[in-house]
Amino acid sequence: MILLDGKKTSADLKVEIAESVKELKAKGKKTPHLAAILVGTDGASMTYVNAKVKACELVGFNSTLIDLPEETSEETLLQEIEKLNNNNDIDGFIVQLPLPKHIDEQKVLMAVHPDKDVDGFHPTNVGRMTLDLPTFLPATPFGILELLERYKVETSGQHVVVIGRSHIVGRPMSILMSQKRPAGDATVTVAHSRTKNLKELTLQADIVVAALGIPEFLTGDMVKDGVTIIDVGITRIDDSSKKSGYRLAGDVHFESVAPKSSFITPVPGGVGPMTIAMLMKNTLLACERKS
Ligand SMILES: Nc1nc(=O)c2c([nH]1)NC[C@@H]1CN(c3ccc(C(=O)N[C@@H](CCC(=O)O)C(=O)O)cc3)C=[N+]21
Repeated sequence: MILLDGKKTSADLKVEIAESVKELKAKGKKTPHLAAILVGTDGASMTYVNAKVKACELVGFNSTLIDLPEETSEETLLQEIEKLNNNNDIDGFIVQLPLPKHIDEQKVLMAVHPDKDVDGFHPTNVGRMTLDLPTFLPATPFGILELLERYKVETSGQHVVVIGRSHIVGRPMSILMSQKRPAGDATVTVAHSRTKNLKELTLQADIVVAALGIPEFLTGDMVKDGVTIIDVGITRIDDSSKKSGYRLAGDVHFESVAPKSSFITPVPGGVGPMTIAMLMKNTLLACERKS
């Protein structure tokens, strides 16, 4: 069993990105600048956004955090987005999800200028991804491709079962891995909450991407020996024995699945840190594309 170490790989990536930033600066080019809009004070969202700001500092980017109260109107949020669209110093920005219920998420994502959409969530960029044109790949699927590639996990001709069809992970992952590309060329099955006989499918999988958001859902009896496991889930579970008051659980029951795996991502320290590193990579790209 080999751990797909997202913590180490993301650290390597950030060193590479920091090198590129130094080169840009040496050439007299501008410093990459990422902005993030956070609406409300959800604990997990604040953790992730703070991690993004910290990553910016580490690689030498400028960063701006726009903190809006929970009760912010859709109109005000759209105005903030327009300001970032028009601010020449900002190379890319993200609107942290989920948004409060009174805000139309699709409307917000469509307001972000595609050239600054480093999350890759705008319909234009989703279309470009689907057509295999240059774009910003969504950070979590991008990070998974990068991990598979760096660990030389064979994907060509392999059967990948993606569990989950979300717009930010399951759906793009299924599209990307079926494409002719590094970490692609796979045969992909997308499973979801309506899938019948899921275990029958996962038992046939060479690679399982668990992205359904149910803690410890995938158990050892559901996979074959030698499987590769990508665990995208990350749920906070109350645990009074921890200083933070919670522990993190993935969508995979690690204890029973790991012994049957050839490669597996841990939670924490797997897909999560890769997501942040790829957001940095997209921001660097956005900055380079401009100049
Ligand atoms: N517009 C937008 N873009 C996103 O990319 C986005 C988002 N909204 N909303 C939420 C999800 C989730 N996400 C994570 C990022 C880092 C970790 C991460 O670094 N996790 C650490 C643990 C962090 C902890 O202690 O909770 C780990 O897995 O090791 C996890 C999850 C980005 N997302």
